Amino acid sequence: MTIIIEQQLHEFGFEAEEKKVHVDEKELVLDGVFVVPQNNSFGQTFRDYDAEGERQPGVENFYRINHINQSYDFVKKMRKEYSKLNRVEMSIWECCELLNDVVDESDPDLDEPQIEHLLQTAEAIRRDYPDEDWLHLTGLIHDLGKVLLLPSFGGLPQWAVVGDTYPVGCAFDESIVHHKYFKENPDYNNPAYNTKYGAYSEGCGLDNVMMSWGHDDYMYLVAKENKTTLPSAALFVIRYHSFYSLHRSGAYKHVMNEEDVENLKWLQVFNKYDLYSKSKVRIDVEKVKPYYLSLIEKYFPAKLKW
Ligand SMILES: O[C@H]1[C@H](O)[C@@H](O)[C@H](O)[C@@H](O)[C@H]1O
Ligand SMILES: [Fe+2]
Ligand SMILES: [Fe+2]
Repeated sequence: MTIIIEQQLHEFGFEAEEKKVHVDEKELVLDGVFVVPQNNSFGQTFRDYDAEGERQPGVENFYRINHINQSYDFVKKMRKEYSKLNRVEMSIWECCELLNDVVDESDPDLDEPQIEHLLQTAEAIRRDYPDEDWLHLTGLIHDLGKVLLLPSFGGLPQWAVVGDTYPVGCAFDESIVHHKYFKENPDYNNPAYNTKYGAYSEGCGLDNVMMSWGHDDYMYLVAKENKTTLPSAALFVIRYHSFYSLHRSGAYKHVMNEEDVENLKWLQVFNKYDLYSKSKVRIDVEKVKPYYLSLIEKYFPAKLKW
């Protein structure tokens, strides 16, 4: 069993580092070609926000500060500011390289530099969906918005960049990670924003709903404003990939429209790779780089405004 997995990983550019990809058959759920592991690299189940371990206190503290500060007014201000795209000019690949210096404090499953995660996601999708090149590129770029943490992009704090996202302007759903900390959010007691619909209406479409500010909405803005030719499903995946209360728990369906329902199917496919490809297995960057450069050229201008 282990041998087959190592061969597959190798064929697709994964460098099977010593015994790090050595997985016990009993720990595996086989799902299509992609092997969905049951445990993260810390030996815990994925997205277990209460499991005791070295990352738990930091992650919980991250969500406390995030939930207190992500208010309707804050998000409005950030969207306006970052829609200007007046900070940096660079290519998609240059941006990928910047993620070498970024570690995500909200993530209980990963403490590697983010570039590893981008390539692991993209390559895992490529193996199972060889013909959907747009989805490979979506995997590569979905977390690029994390550059907001870097000084030239405003050096935002972690709580304004990473972590799960959720709508602001209506009641915070109970399925959101560490929901209890919303009690200190200024919108929590505001009757304009604390009901089921709040500022929105039934079936108004997610495009009309403001999401907590972070790397997802920022990268969506960057891709759209720089006139990517990626399909609308790709933009949807980028924009809502951290919206776990929707794509995992099924909350907020009442504000979705028909197009959202269609696009959600691709987001659910994508999420499997985004979440479960997180591991200590390294990708050989130089080996896969020409392929991704060709996709970038197909779907993006050479330089983008950020
Ligand atoms: O990239 C982020 C990050 O890894 C977070 O920990 C997770 O909560 C988000 O949903 C995800 O998009
Ligand atoms: Fe993300
Ligand atoms: Fe990701």
